[in-house]
Parts: sequence; structure tokens; C-alpha cells
Amino acid sequence: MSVEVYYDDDADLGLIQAKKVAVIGYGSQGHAHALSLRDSGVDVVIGLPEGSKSRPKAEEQGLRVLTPAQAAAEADVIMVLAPDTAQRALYTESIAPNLAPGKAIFFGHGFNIRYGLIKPPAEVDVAMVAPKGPGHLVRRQYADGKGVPCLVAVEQDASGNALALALAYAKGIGGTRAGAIRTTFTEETETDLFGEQAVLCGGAAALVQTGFEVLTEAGYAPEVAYFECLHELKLIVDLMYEGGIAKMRYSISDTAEYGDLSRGPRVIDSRVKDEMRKILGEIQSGEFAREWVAEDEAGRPNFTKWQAEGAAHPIEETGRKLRGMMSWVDRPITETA
Ligand SMILES: NC(=O)C1=CN([C@@H]2O[C@H](COP(=O)(O)OP(=O)(O)OC[C@H]3O[C@@H](n4cnc5c(N)ncnc54)[C@H](OP(=O)(O)O)[C@@H]3O)[C@@H](O)[C@H]2O)C=CC1
Ligand SMILES: CC[C@](O)(C(C)=O)C(=O)O
Ligand SMILES: [Mg+2]
Ligand SMILES: [Mg+2]
Repeated sequence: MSVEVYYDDDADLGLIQAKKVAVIGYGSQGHAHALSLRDSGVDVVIGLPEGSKSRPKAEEQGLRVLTPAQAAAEADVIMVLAPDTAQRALYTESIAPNLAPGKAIFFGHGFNIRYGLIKPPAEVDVAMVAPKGPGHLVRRQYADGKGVPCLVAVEQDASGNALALALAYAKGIGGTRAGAIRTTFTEETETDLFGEQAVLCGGAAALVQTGFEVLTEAGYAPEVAYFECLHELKLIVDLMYEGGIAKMRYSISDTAEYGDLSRGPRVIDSRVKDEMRKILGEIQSGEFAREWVAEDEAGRPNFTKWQAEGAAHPIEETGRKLRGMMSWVDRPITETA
């Protein structure tokens, strides 16, 4: 099945420049969208609750900040970039009362629409512009004249122009420089959750920590284990990013390539693949969403415990010391927001 990919020439920035956009939330994605839209000549207002710790950041960066309800009332396009677990209450209390025919509600991830937690009225456009990368890189790439690819989807096309508006928005944040792929809320939500759980975040972090543990428990120096299992991973992934697994294999030694081909499938074996399928099933059935919403409503007891355990893993202390010797590595996350 071939996908539709849109680039800058397929998108009319004027469509979004003609609208007022409310960006609700000013975290990783919110700051990136708001600053890049503004730099693209779009009229942007930020929606944040009174007392939000993001307010000073947005104001320092010259943006006008209102409450979510005020911002939603003023705007033609409301982009929801608050945490997924906060969006349902935010929508009910501040956005729904300020929707009207002709307006559009946009999302950066399809969680709340896919799992039926938010149900917008039929008279508004419902669309998604979901960058396939962390917000701080979305902003950094835009500022460098590049872009992070994104997914665009239309759930509801009340105006008949929802896709064109979403593409215009994607252009405003640099997405169409790299390519905007047309998808659905369901496909984006399920693949995004699977990717972050099984491969990008959950899978990669567990692989790195486990490799570090095996080496250090066998008596090897933590510093050597850190470079081998974490630091060098970026250099290897950079080659995959540039030219696929084939380019990485071209660049490594024959010895490494033989080890890769003969041992890799023993690490990621059929048991791991079966577990990945199970994780995908929990996403597709809504089990993961129900678990995460309940965990959030209970005050996040497991989330907080697992976060603290991760932060206390010995690889973090080793990494802090080593990165201190490489000033070019430790780029502050607060650089753009
Ligand atoms: N992180 C990423 O790179 C990616 C995220 N996404 C999606 O983007 C969305 C936003 O995620 P992310 O940027 O990570 O979120 P963050 O946690 O980084 O930021 C959330 C922002 O929303 C604010 N906020 C919290 N509660 C409310 C509320 N009730 N009303 C309005 N604003 C609120 C926070 O303010 P305060 O500072 O006061 O907490 C903060 O500014 C999610 O749907 C996520 O799935 C999609 C692609 C990648
Ligand atoms: C990989 C994590 C992500 O899906 C992302 C940065 O794209 C997220 O939800 O933060
Ligand atoms: Mg993602
Ligand atoms: Mg995600």
C-alpha cells in the first residue's frame, strides 16, 4: 500500500497565516509549534492555566499567554498540546464551550480521539499534525532550516478543507520540509504507542541498561560499559538514520558485522517478538489506554516508582561523570523552552 507524502510545495502557508492559532500547552511540543508557527508568520496565542510553570517561559519568549478557555475562545484553530492524560478534562472545561462551526481542533497525538475520551461536535474540523520526533528537536530542526517528518490525519472534515489546513500547519512547523505522511488517528496512535514502548524508548532503554548490567556485573569498568552500551549507540544509530541498517553494516568491521548477524537474533529472539505482539495487542484493544488513564487518576504510583528506579540506575551516575568531560554532548534541554 503506498502512502501519500506531502512536501512544502503541496502546502499553502497562507491558509494558516489567515487564522488565529491557540497552542494549548507549552512543553516539549507546545513551545516548538508555537515558536515555529510565529516565525512562519502565524498569529499565535498560548493557552495555559493560571499558575502553570510554563507561563514565564512562554512570556519570556514574547508570546501572549491566556487561560486555555480564553485562548480557545479567540482562536480559529486550537492545537491541543497538553499531556495526553490532562486533555479530557481540559477539553470538557475549557475547549468544548468555546468551539463553534468553522473552528478546528488539532492534536499532536491521537490518543484521546482514538480511545473515545474526547468527542468533538460534528461542525468542527478535527485533525492531527504529529511530528515524528521530540519537541526540542522539532524546534531545533526548524530553526536550522530543516524539519522533522510528521503525520497528518483528518478525523472530521466539517469545512471540507481540513487536510489543506493541517498541511499548512505542518508547513508552519517545518514538517513538510521533511515530508508529511497522510495517516489516520488510529494508525498514528497505535504505531506511536508501539514504537515508544517496544523500540524507541522502552525497548532501547531496557537494552542499554541490561547490556550495561551484564558487563559491570562481570567486573568490567562502568565507564567502559557506558561507552560501549550507551554513548556509541548514538553513533551507530546516526549511521542507520543516514543510510539504514545497510550503511551501519558497511561502516563497522567484518568482526562486528559477523557478531551482529549471528548474535543479534539471539538477543531479540522469538520470545521478544511474541512479547512485542502482546504489547501491540494491548494497544489495539485499549487495555494500555485504560491502564494508563487509571494509573494517572490514582496519582501515578507505579509511574513515580519506576521513574525513581530509572533515575537511580548506576548507568546514570557513570554517564553524568563522563558527559562532564565532553562539553559538546550535554546540550541543555532548556535551550529552547
Ligand atoms: N514530547 C514529544 O516530543 C511528543 C509529544 N507528542 C504529543 O504532544 C502532546 C504534548 O506532549 P508534550 O509536549 O510531551 O507535553 P509536556 O509534558 O512536555 O508539556 C505539557 C504542557 O502542557 C501544560 N499543561 C499541563 N496541564 C495543562 C492543562 N490542563 N491545560 C493546559 N496546559 C496544560 C504544561 O504546563 P506545566 O508546565 O504547568 O506543567 C506544559 O506546558 C501529547 O499529546 C503528546 O503525546 C507528540 C509527539 C512527540
Ligand atoms: C518516542 C516518544 C514520542 O512518541 C515522540 C517523541 O515521538 C512521545 O510521545 O514523546
Ligand atoms: Mg512519537
Ligand atoms: Mg508518543
